[in-house]
Amino acid sequence: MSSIAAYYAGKNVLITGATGFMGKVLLEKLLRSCPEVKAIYILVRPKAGQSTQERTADMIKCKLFDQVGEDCPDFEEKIIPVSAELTQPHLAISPDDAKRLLSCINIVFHCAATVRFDEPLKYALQLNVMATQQLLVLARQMQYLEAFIHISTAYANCNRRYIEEIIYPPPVEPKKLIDSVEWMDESIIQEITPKLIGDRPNTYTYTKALAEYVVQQESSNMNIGIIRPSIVGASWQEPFPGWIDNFNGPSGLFIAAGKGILRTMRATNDAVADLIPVDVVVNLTLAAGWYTAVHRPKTTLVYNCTTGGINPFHWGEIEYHVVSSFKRNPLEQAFRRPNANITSNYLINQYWITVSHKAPALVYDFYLKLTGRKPRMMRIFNRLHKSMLLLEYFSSQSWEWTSDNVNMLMGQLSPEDRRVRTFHRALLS
Ligand SMILES: CCCCCCCCCCCCCCCC(=O)SCCNC(=O)CCNC(=O)[C@H](O)C(C)(C)COP(=O)(O)OP(=O)(O)OC[C@H]1O[C@@H](n2cnc3c(N)ncnc32)[C@H](O)[C@@H]1OP(=O)(O)O
Ligand SMILES: NC(=O)C1=CN([C@@H]2O[C@H](COP(=O)(O)OP(=O)(O)OC[C@H]3O[C@@H](n4cnc5c(N)ncnc54)[C@H](OP(=O)(O)O)[C@@H]3O)[C@@H](O)[C@H]2O)C=CC1
Repeated sequence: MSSIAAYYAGKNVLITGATGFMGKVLLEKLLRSCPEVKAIYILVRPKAGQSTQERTADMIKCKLFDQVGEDCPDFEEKIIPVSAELTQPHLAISPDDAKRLLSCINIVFHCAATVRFDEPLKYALQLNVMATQQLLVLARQMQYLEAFIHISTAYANCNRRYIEEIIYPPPVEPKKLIDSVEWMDESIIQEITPKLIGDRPNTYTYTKALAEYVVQQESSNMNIGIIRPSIVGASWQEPFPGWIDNFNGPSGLFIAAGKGILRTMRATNDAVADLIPVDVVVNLTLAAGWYTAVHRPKTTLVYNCTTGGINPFHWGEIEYHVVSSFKRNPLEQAFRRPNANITSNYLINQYWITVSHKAPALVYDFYLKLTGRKPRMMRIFNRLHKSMLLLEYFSSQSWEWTSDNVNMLMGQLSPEDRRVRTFHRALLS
């Protein structure tokens, strides 16, 4: 058994955000690669009329869990859903559940967050900062806690071009901001948000930066690790290639391009597209949990989980691969044949948006109306243009991240662990 799997044997793990894109992959990899893990507690909120238990039962039926179902048929018994709502006081965890968590949890992986770029600041603060504070309060009381791993983002400090594996001073003292928004009504907060976030593009990166600072300041004597993934894409190898379950980041735009909807996008051809497969991020996250608990670094280690400095890929190449992939494997019910082009020129982009997005949409909606059907293309394009505007910031420039801690962590792995938990070889090949 690899030393990392040996470490997780007999341990009780807590994961927040386990129903999310990364959380699911983390849960699955932990169950499959560390079969001796004792239990994995997952904080799941009731949602859309489904209870915590029902959501969990549904979740583990998805294809992602097929392999672990074959390898460890009793894996479901290790998953213990705990009802929680992270924006509520005490995370809306019942006293009994809290008592149970305090008495047994050894490692915490905090993945839960709102990743929306257009999230109102108050909600983003509640979920990305205040919920993290609440979780730290809980973690500090855990009698057998050995490591607390916080998932941040490589773009938390995207207002800097060169980003080191350190926690930068926050744009504002979190407590002051939280106290202020407490009494302000939404309209005032909305008005001052652009001034508050300053040279960051959205409330997401702003609150993730605040959360890192909170983790550092409120971790008291806990062993903490912070993971900063860049743009997390579909799985590279595990449990099978190509798994993804959302339209976030570039994924939705790739689909829109494959459907022949997206024909133009503002991006810089030679800007680095820092994409990283979700299984590579999860491998690094589990390794960091092991290292933090076993080696107990004196300071909080930050891991820039990025690829641009190791095996750079560019948006111009993305355009080529996305279009050629969908030409080889066409999507069903495509609006047109895929033919997306990226340009850094605003006017050229605006021209193509008019000619190859809006005009066809108007014509097609007119045809739908004539044939007694509900027009829908303009609405789809409006949603697409909103996504594109929010994502352009990330595709029109490059960043440089240091990776000394990631390299150090890789160096600490046994040969067996390097085989099982690829998070470097993949990037070097
Ligand atoms: C050649 C190509 C070049 C590409 C070049 C790309 C450059 C791309 C750089 C990215 C760089 C990220 C860098 C930070 C990476 C992190 O650190 S965080 C993780 C990433 N986070 C994100 O990507 C969040 C971005 N997304 C958002 O903020 C919101 O989705 C948006 C963009 C504001 C859109 O919000 P919205 O209009 O309210 O739409 P939303 O509620 O998201 O979805 C509504 C429905 O439309 C669907 N939908 C949403 N988006 C899409 C879509 N794009 N397509 C289809 N359906 C969609 C949803 O599934 C949903 O369906 P239902 O659930 O209603 O059935
Ligand atoms: N995807 C990416 O490209 C990147 C992601 N990250 C970070 O990784 C982490 C996970 O991201 P990702 O998996 O993409 O995000 P998802 O949006 O897929 O998942 C978010 C998770 O948080 C949970 N959550 C949201 N709100 C609440 C709430 N109020 N109470 C309880 N749980 C809640 C969601 O639960 P529910 O199912 O109930 O909604 C879900 O499990 C985040 O911290 C993000 O910042 C960092 C860099 C890149």
